[in-house]
Amino acid sequence: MRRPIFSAMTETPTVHDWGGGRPAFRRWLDAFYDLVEDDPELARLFGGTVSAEHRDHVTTWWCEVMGGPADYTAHHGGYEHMLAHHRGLAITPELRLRFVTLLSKAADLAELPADPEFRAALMGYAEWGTRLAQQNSQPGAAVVEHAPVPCWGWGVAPPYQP
Ligand code: HEM
Repeated sequence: MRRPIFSAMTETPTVHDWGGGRPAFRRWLDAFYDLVEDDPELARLFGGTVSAEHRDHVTTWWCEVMGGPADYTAHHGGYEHMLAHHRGLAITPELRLRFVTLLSKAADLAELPADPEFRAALMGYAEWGTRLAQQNSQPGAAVVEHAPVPCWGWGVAPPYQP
């Protein structure tokens, strides 16, 4: 039988808070980009290595999406800036799959919470976001030019409570 992590949960936490907040997301994305650097084809897209600045910006993005502070919108140019970084990259289906698989692998390496609800929420966005990134990265793609930074939640499976 699954046991509750909190016996009396008054309010559903954000995915960001449940995951451990910014330090946990940074630890995860550091583990992820280390794996990317070991994959020559993926690493090539980033110029061989993934800078600390890039890791920091992407952490800010993920934290905002998962219900943390809206700092990517406030300080990093929001959706439009993220979109601009992916345009023209021509991400192949194979590279997308490797990217999303490494995100899942890195979540284990970084010891993010392993409960199915958290991992499903995290990887649900990873699957959605990588598919959009792949589409938007194709030369001549019809992209959505303006949008808010997405806000992801628990979907149909919030943290388990008996
Ligand atoms: C959930 C999916 C994804 C998210 C949330 C995401 C997020 C981001 C963000 C926020 C940036 C801009 C960082 C900044 O502000 O400096 C960025 C850049 C970049 N992303 Fe993604 N990304 C995703 C999928 C992908 C995929 C599938 C690939 C390739 C396989 C990719 C390759 C890149 C590259 C190469 C850059 C940097 C491009 C440059 O330096 O101009 N991303 N990503």
